[in-house]
Amino acid sequence: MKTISIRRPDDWHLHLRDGAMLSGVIGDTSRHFARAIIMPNLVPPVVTTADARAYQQRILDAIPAGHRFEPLMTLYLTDHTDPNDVEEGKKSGLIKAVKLYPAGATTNSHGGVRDLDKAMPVLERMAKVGLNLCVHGEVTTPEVDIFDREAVFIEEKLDLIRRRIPELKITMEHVTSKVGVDYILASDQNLAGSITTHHLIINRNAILVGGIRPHYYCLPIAKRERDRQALRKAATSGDRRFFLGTDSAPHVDGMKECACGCAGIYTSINTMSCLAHVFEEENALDRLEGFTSLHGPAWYGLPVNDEMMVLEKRDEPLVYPAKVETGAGPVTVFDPQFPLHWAVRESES
Ligand SMILES: NC(=O)N[C@@H](CC(=O)O)C(=O)O
Ligand SMILES: [Zn+2]
Ligand SMILES: [Zn+2]
Repeated sequence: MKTISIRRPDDWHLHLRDGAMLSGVIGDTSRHFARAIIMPNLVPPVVTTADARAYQQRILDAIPAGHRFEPLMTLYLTDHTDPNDVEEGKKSGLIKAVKLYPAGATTNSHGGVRDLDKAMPVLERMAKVGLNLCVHGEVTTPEVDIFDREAVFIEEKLDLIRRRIPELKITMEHVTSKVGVDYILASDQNLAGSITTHHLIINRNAILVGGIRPHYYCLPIAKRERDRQALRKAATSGDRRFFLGTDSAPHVDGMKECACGCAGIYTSINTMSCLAHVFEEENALDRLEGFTSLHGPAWYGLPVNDEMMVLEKRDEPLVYPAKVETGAGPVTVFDPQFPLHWAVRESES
């Protein structure tokens, strides 16, 4: 049987939610991933270091027995974020990044940043203390086409932040376009990009061809085939500026399968199998470890994991549930639309 052995992976962009949903989904991440950058877009959001400390405890309490998992906490940037609180959060070791959601850009982002000028003092302090900024890179202007929102954000906002504070380290999260990939490739320093599992697999046809398919709807929205190809190339290139952020974002089925469905795709449970499939297709299995386990820690200044993960290619396709039953309700699992033959070998411990 074909096998590969990699350092245990991390997920550099993850939504765990709270309460019954948190308890229902966390095991799917902690089974495979050692650490994850935890998104702060709860209701209400994780705004202060005290909020993050309380949320971290709720996550730790929800980890299934026998799993080893470290949540890496973030703060949700608002127009009123206090630079001193951010600095204290960083110095205490708790806060690993601050997240910028343009107000209204995505799920639970109405409290996000309206005026970049107001955020500047916080961003300057972050650069000073060496704290990374994670951005949801889409503008929200109604005139801008939803498929162009990432490109316009880069041109009008991201470039401006980078010119005003070149020392600030910025993660362009869930890059979805060739424009985004090229922008990262053209930058000489302090910019990296996370890439999701699903954007390596679907283009926008998955959402719209043959009927509207809400379980492929996420933000930033999947784009053209040429964008997917650019993302595949970047992810499998071995370039250290690109790493995995699954953006696994659970919503109960009732919130997706309705007249105004939520954005988000749930991939925690089958991400490693999907990625091994993609990397094998691209003749880049030897670069999977860099993407999932090495580039992210280097970017965030953290050690790589000591433990290893073995992936094995089985004759029989992997069996995984189509839905995860959580205390909050059922959550549909990402369907890559092809059988998965790569499986994570259960560790003996
Ligand atoms: N990616 C998504 O489509 N949804 C995320 C928010 C986000 O990451 O933009 C969510 O919280 O549901
Ligand atoms: Zn986002
Ligand atoms: Zn997200």
